[in-house]
Amino acid sequence: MAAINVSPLFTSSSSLRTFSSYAPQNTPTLSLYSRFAPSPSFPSFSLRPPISTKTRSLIIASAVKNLSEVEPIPVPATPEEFAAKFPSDAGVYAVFDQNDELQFIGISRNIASSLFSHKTSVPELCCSVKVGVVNEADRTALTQAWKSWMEEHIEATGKVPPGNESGNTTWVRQPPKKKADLRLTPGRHVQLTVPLEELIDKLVKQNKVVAFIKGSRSAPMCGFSQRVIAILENQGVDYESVDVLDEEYNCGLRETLKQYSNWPTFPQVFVNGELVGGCDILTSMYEKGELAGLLKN
Ligand SMILES: N[C@@H](CCC(=O)N[C@@H](CS)C(=O)NCC(=O)O)C(=O)O
Ligand code: FES
Repeated sequence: MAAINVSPLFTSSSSLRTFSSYAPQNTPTLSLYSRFAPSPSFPSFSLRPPISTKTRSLIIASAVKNLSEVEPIPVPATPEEFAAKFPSDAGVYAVFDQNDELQFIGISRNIASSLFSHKTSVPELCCSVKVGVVNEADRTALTQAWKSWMEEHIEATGKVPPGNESGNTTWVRQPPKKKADLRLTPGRHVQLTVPLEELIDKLVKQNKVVAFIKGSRSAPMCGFSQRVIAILENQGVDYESVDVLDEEYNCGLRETLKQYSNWPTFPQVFVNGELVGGCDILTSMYEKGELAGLLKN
Protein backbone atom coordinates (compact mmCIF):
# COMPACT_ATOMS: atom_id res chain seq x y z
CA MET A 1 0.00 0.00 0.00
CA ALA A 2 1.20 3.49 -0.77
CA ALA A 3 2.39 5.82 1.97
CA ILE A 4 -0.17 7.64 4.04
CA ASN A 5 0.33 11.35 4.29
CA VAL A 6 -2.13 12.88 6.71
CA SER A 7 -2.19 16.56 7.43
CA PRO A 8 -2.61 17.64 11.10
CA LEU A 9 -6.16 18.78 10.40
CA PHE A 10 -7.08 15.53 8.80
CA THR A 11 -9.21 12.86 10.43
CA SER A 12 -8.90 9.16 9.75
CA SER A 13 -12.47 8.84 8.47
CA SER A 14 -11.64 10.95 5.47
CA SER A 15 -7.97 10.15 5.30
CA LEU A 16 -5.93 10.41 2.17
CA ARG A 17 -2.88 8.80 0.77
CA THR A 18 -0.62 9.95 -1.98
CA PHE A 19 0.35 7.57 -4.64
CA SER A 20 3.85 7.20 -5.98
CA SER A 21 3.86 3.54 -6.93
CA TYR A 22 1.26 0.88 -6.72
CA ALA A 23 1.91 -2.69 -5.71
CA PRO A 24 0.85 -5.31 -8.27
CA GLN A 25 -1.23 -7.20 -5.69
CA ASN A 26 -3.55 -4.18 -5.46
CA THR A 27 -4.01 -3.88 -9.16
CA PRO A 28 -7.44 -3.73 -10.73
CA THR A 29 -8.42 -5.72 -13.77
CA LEU A 30 -8.84 -3.69 -16.94
CA SER A 31 -12.33 -4.94 -17.63
CA LEU A 32 -13.93 -1.88 -16.02
CA TYR A 33 -11.87 0.73 -17.81
CA SER A 34 -14.41 1.68 -20.44
CA ARG A 35 -17.03 2.37 -17.75
CA PHE A 36 -14.92 5.00 -16.08
CA ALA A 37 -14.24 7.56 -18.74
CA PRO A 38 -13.82 11.09 -17.39
CA SER A 39 -17.11 12.63 -16.38
CA PRO A 40 -18.68 15.04 -18.88
CA SER A 41 -19.74 17.21 -15.95
CA PHE A 42 -16.14 17.88 -15.03
CA PRO A 43 -15.67 21.37 -13.60
CA SER A 44 -14.13 23.91 -15.93
CA PHE A 45 -11.68 26.49 -14.69
CA SER A 46 -11.04 30.10 -15.56
CA LEU A 47 -8.21 32.28 -14.32
CA ARG A 48 -9.18 34.31 -11.25
CA PRO A 49 -7.41 36.02 -8.35
CA PRO A 50 -5.71 33.60 -5.90
CA ILE A 51 -7.74 32.73 -2.84
CA SER A 52 -6.59 33.80 0.63
CA THR A 53 -3.87 31.85 2.41
CA LYS A 54 -6.27 30.87 5.15
CA THR A 55 -8.83 29.44 2.75
CA ARG A 56 -6.07 27.73 0.82
CA SER A 57 -4.72 26.01 3.89
CA LEU A 58 -8.20 24.67 4.64
CA ILE A 59 -8.57 23.33 1.15
CA ILE A 60 -5.20 21.62 1.26
CA ALA A 61 -6.00 20.20 4.66
CA SER A 62 -8.93 18.28 3.24
CA ALA A 63 -7.28 17.30 -0.01
CA VAL A 64 -4.25 15.46 -1.28
CA LYS A 65 -0.54 16.12 -0.86
CA ASN A 66 0.73 19.21 -2.70
CA LEU A 67 1.12 18.75 -6.42
CA SER A 68 4.79 19.78 -6.29
CA GLU A 69 5.53 17.10 -3.70
CA VAL A 70 4.15 14.19 -5.70
CA GLU A 71 6.57 12.16 -7.83
CA PRO A 72 5.63 11.89 -11.50
CA ILE A 73 5.12 8.39 -12.89
CA PRO A 74 5.94 7.66 -16.53
CA VAL A 75 2.83 6.61 -18.43
CA PRO A 76 3.14 2.98 -19.53
CA ALA A 77 2.31 1.53 -22.92
CA THR A 78 0.19 -1.54 -22.34
CA PRO A 79 -3.09 -2.05 -20.46
CA GLU A 80 -1.39 -4.60 -18.20
CA GLU A 81 1.20 -2.04 -17.16
CA PHE A 82 -1.55 0.50 -16.44
CA ALA A 83 -3.19 -1.98 -14.13
CA ALA A 84 0.13 -2.62 -12.40
CA LYS A 85 1.13 1.02 -12.05
CA PHE A 86 -2.03 2.93 -11.19
CA PRO A 87 -4.75 2.52 -8.58
CA SER A 88 -8.39 2.02 -9.44
CA ASP A 89 -9.30 4.32 -6.53
CA ALA A 90 -10.94 7.73 -6.65
CA GLY A 91 -8.67 10.75 -6.64
CA VAL A 92 -6.98 13.49 -8.55
CA TYR A 93 -4.37 13.24 -11.28
CA ALA A 94 -2.18 15.62 -13.26
CA VAL A 95 -0.98 14.72 -16.75
CA PHE A 96 2.28 16.05 -18.20
CA ASP A 97 3.51 16.05 -21.81
CA GLN A 98 6.99 15.10 -23.09
CA ASN A 99 8.32 18.55 -22.08
CA ASP A 100 7.02 18.06 -18.53
CA GLU A 101 4.40 20.74 -19.19
CA LEU A 102 1.26 20.17 -17.15
CA GLN A 103 -1.59 19.60 -19.61
CA PHE A 104 -4.55 18.62 -17.49
CA ILE A 105 -5.67 18.09 -13.91
CA GLY A 106 -8.54 15.65 -13.56
CA ILE A 107 -10.65 13.95 -10.94
CA SER A 108 -11.84 10.42 -11.29
CA ARG A 109 -13.68 7.64 -9.50
CA ASN A 110 -11.14 5.27 -11.01
CA ILE A 111 -7.79 6.87 -11.69
CA ALA A 112 -6.32 3.95 -13.65
CA SER A 113 -9.25 3.77 -16.03
CA SER A 114 -9.34 7.53 -16.64
CA LEU A 115 -5.63 7.57 -17.37
CA PHE A 116 -5.97 4.62 -19.70
CA SER A 117 -8.77 6.43 -21.49
CA HIS A 118 -6.64 9.61 -21.86
CA LYS A 119 -3.65 7.61 -23.06
CA THR A 120 -5.86 6.03 -25.71
CA SER A 121 -7.44 9.29 -26.90
CA VAL A 122 -4.47 11.72 -26.64
CA PRO A 123 -1.30 9.57 -26.40
CA GLU A 124 0.96 12.44 -27.52
CA LEU A 125 0.03 14.52 -24.45
CA CYS A 126 0.29 11.74 -21.85
CA CYS A 127 3.91 11.17 -20.87
CA SER A 128 3.89 11.24 -17.09
CA VAL A 129 1.31 11.53 -14.34
CA LYS A 130 1.06 12.62 -10.74
CA VAL A 131 -1.64 10.89 -8.77
CA GLY A 132 -3.28 11.57 -5.41
CA VAL A 133 -5.77 9.07 -4.04
CA VAL A 134 -8.58 10.42 -1.86
CA ASN A 135 -9.97 7.75 0.43
CA GLU A 136 -13.72 7.56 1.00
CA ALA A 137 -14.03 10.32 -1.49
CA ASP A 138 -17.33 12.01 -2.10
CA ARG A 139 -17.75 14.60 -4.82
CA THR A 140 -16.92 17.48 -2.46
CA ALA A 141 -13.66 15.91 -1.29
CA LEU A 142 -12.63 15.14 -4.86
CA THR A 143 -13.45 18.64 -6.04
CA GLN A 144 -11.47 20.11 -3.15
CA ALA A 145 -8.46 17.97 -4.03
CA TRP A 146 -8.75 19.08 -7.65
CA LYS A 147 -9.09 22.73 -6.62
CA SER A 148 -6.02 22.61 -4.40
CA TRP A 149 -3.88 21.28 -7.24
CA MET A 150 -5.32 23.80 -9.66
CA GLU A 151 -4.69 26.67 -7.26
CA GLU A 152 -1.18 25.49 -6.59
CA HIS A 153 -0.36 25.23 -10.28
CA ILE A 154 -1.88 28.62 -11.08
CA GLU A 155 -0.03 30.24 -8.20
CA ALA A 156 3.26 28.74 -9.37
CA THR A 157 2.90 29.40 -13.10
CA GLY A 158 0.13 32.00 -13.50
CA LYS A 159 -1.53 29.64 -15.99
CA VAL A 160 -4.49 27.30 -16.09
CA PRO A 161 -3.49 23.89 -17.53
CA PRO A 162 -4.54 24.04 -21.20
CA GLY A 163 -6.83 21.04 -20.86
CA ASN A 164 -8.74 22.71 -18.02
CA GLU A 165 -9.49 25.92 -19.87
CA SER A 166 -13.21 26.21 -20.43
CA GLY A 167 -14.16 25.10 -23.92
CA ASN A 168 -11.21 22.71 -24.23
CA THR A 169 -12.65 19.32 -25.14
CA THR A 170 -9.40 17.37 -25.47
CA TRP A 171 -9.66 15.66 -22.12
CA VAL A 172 -13.33 15.64 -21.24
CA ARG A 173 -15.83 13.72 -23.29
CA GLN A 174 -18.74 15.94 -24.31
CA PRO A 175 -22.25 14.55 -24.48
CA PRO A 176 -23.35 14.31 -28.12
CA LYS A 177 -25.24 17.39 -29.24
CA LYS A 178 -28.89 16.81 -30.07
CA LYS A 179 -30.18 17.92 -33.43
CA ALA A 180 -32.27 21.12 -33.36
CA ASP A 181 -36.03 20.95 -33.81
CA LEU A 182 -37.38 22.11 -37.17
CA ARG A 183 -39.45 25.29 -37.37
CA LEU A 184 -42.24 25.75 -39.87
CA THR A 185 -42.02 29.54 -40.11
CA PRO A 186 -39.41 32.29 -39.63
CA GLY A 187 -41.48 33.68 -36.74
CA ARG A 188 -44.98 34.92 -36.09
CA HIS A 189 -44.06 38.46 -37.17
CA VAL A 190 -43.68 37.23 -40.77
CA GLN A 191 -46.90 37.04 -42.81
CA LEU A 192 -47.18 33.55 -44.40
CA THR A 193 -47.67 33.52 -48.17
CA VAL A 194 -48.73 29.83 -48.25
CA PRO A 195 -51.19 28.03 -45.98
CA LEU A 196 -49.78 26.19 -42.99
CA GLU A 197 -51.16 22.87 -44.36
CA GLU A 198 -48.90 23.27 -47.36
CA LEU A 199 -45.86 23.84 -45.16
CA ILE A 200 -46.73 20.74 -43.14
CA ASP A 201 -47.21 18.72 -46.33
CA LYS A 202 -43.85 19.81 -47.69
CA LEU A 203 -42.09 19.10 -44.43
CA VAL A 204 -43.39 15.55 -44.00
CA LYS A 205 -42.73 14.70 -47.65
CA GLN A 206 -39.22 16.12 -47.73
CA ASN A 207 -38.06 14.38 -44.54
CA LYS A 208 -38.19 10.63 -44.09
CA VAL A 209 -39.14 10.60 -40.39
CA VAL A 210 -40.85 13.53 -38.67
CA ALA A 211 -42.11 13.55 -35.09
CA PHE A 212 -44.52 16.32 -34.09
CA ILE A 213 -44.18 16.53 -30.36
CA LYS A 214 -45.01 18.69 -27.37
CA GLY A 215 -41.79 20.44 -26.36
CA SER A 216 -38.38 20.04 -27.93
CA ARG A 217 -36.57 16.77 -28.59
CA SER A 218 -34.03 17.65 -25.90
CA ALA A 219 -36.77 18.55 -23.40
CA PRO A 220 -40.13 16.99 -24.28
CA MET A 221 -42.99 18.59 -22.33
CA CYS A 222 -45.17 15.52 -22.11
CA GLY A 223 -44.63 11.85 -21.27
CA PHE A 224 -46.18 10.65 -24.56
CA SER A 225 -43.81 12.78 -26.60
CA GLN A 226 -40.90 11.77 -24.42
CA ARG A 227 -41.67 8.11 -25.01
CA VAL A 228 -41.77 8.53 -28.77
CA ILE A 229 -38.46 10.43 -28.78
CA ALA A 230 -36.89 7.71 -26.64
CA ILE A 231 -38.07 5.04 -29.10
CA LEU A 232 -36.72 6.93 -32.13
CA GLU A 233 -33.40 7.57 -30.37
CA ASN A 234 -33.21 3.91 -29.43
CA GLN A 235 -33.69 2.93 -33.08
CA GLY A 236 -30.75 5.16 -33.99
CA VAL A 237 -32.81 6.68 -36.78
CA ASP A 238 -32.16 10.13 -38.21
CA TYR A 239 -35.41 11.99 -37.65
CA GLU A 240 -36.75 15.53 -37.54
CA SER A 241 -38.81 16.88 -34.68
CA VAL A 242 -41.26 19.78 -34.58
CA ASP A 243 -42.59 21.36 -31.40
CA VAL A 244 -46.36 21.88 -31.68
CA LEU A 245 -46.33 24.06 -28.56
CA ASP A 246 -43.93 26.58 -30.09
CA GLU A 247 -46.30 29.42 -30.87
CA GLU A 248 -43.49 31.71 -32.00
CA TYR A 249 -42.18 29.60 -34.89
CA ASN A 250 -45.00 27.07 -35.38
CA CYS A 251 -47.96 29.36 -34.76
CA GLY A 252 -51.27 27.54 -35.28
CA LEU A 253 -49.61 24.17 -35.93
CA ARG A 254 -51.28 22.39 -33.05
CA GLU A 255 -54.80 22.75 -34.50
CA THR A 256 -53.85 22.74 -38.20
CA LEU A 257 -51.95 19.47 -37.91
CA LYS A 258 -54.91 17.74 -36.31
CA GLN A 259 -56.97 18.62 -39.40
CA TYR A 260 -54.16 17.76 -41.81
CA SER A 261 -53.63 14.29 -40.35
CA ASN A 262 -57.13 13.74 -39.05
CA TRP A 263 -55.55 12.69 -35.75
CA PRO A 264 -56.59 14.46 -32.55
CA THR A 265 -53.55 14.08 -30.32
CA PHE A 266 -49.78 14.41 -30.10
CA PRO A 267 -47.23 13.02 -30.63
CA GLN A 268 -47.69 12.28 -34.33
CA VAL A 269 -45.02 10.42 -36.23
CA PHE A 270 -44.81 10.55 -40.02
CA VAL A 271 -42.69 8.24 -42.13
CA ASN A 272 -42.29 8.88 -45.87
CA GLY A 273 -45.05 11.49 -45.74
CA GLU A 274 -47.61 9.18 -44.08
CA LEU A 275 -48.88 9.30 -40.52
CA VAL A 276 -47.80 6.16 -38.69
CA GLY A 277 -49.43 7.02 -35.38
CA GLY A 278 -48.91 8.35 -31.89
CA CYS A 279 -47.35 7.00 -28.75
CA ASP A 280 -49.46 3.84 -28.43
CA ILE A 281 -48.93 2.74 -32.02
CA LEU A 282 -45.19 3.51 -31.99
CA THR A 283 -44.78 1.67 -28.70
CA SER A 284 -46.65 -1.35 -29.94
CA MET A 285 -44.69 -1.48 -33.22
CA TYR A 286 -41.45 -1.07 -31.28
CA GLU A 287 -42.32 -3.89 -28.91
CA LYS A 288 -43.26 -6.20 -31.78
CA GLY A 289 -40.02 -5.37 -33.59
CA GLU A 290 -41.91 -3.85 -36.52
CA LEU A 291 -40.51 -0.35 -36.30
CA ALA A 292 -36.94 -0.88 -37.46
CA GLY A 293 -38.06 -2.18 -40.87
CA LEU A 294 -40.49 0.68 -41.39
CA LEU A 295 -37.91 3.33 -40.48
CA LYS A 296 -35.29 1.85 -42.79
CA ASN A 297 -37.44 1.63 -45.95
N1 LIG B 1 -52.97 7.68 -26.81
C1 LIG B 1 -52.25 8.80 -27.34
C2 LIG B 1 -51.69 9.61 -26.18
C3 LIG B 1 -51.36 11.03 -26.57
C4 LIG B 1 -52.35 12.00 -25.97
O1 LIG B 1 -53.33 11.63 -25.31
N2 LIG B 1 -52.07 13.28 -26.20
C5 LIG B 1 -52.90 14.31 -25.68
C6 LIG B 1 -52.29 14.89 -24.44
S1 LIG B 1 -50.58 15.30 -24.63
C7 LIG B 1 -53.06 15.40 -26.72
O2 LIG B 1 -52.23 15.58 -27.58
N3 LIG B 1 -54.18 16.12 -26.67
C8 LIG B 1 -54.51 17.13 -27.63
C9 LIG B 1 -53.83 18.43 -27.45
O3 LIG B 1 -53.17 18.64 -26.43
O4 LIG B 1 -53.98 19.29 -28.33
C10 LIG B 1 -51.09 8.33 -28.23
O5 LIG B 1 -50.95 7.14 -28.41
O6 LIG B 1 -50.32 9.15 -28.74
S1 FES C 1 -49.32 17.41 -22.03
FE1 FES C 1 -50.43 16.43 -20.52
S2 FES C 1 -50.57 14.42 -21.15
FE2 FES C 1 -49.48 15.42 -22.67
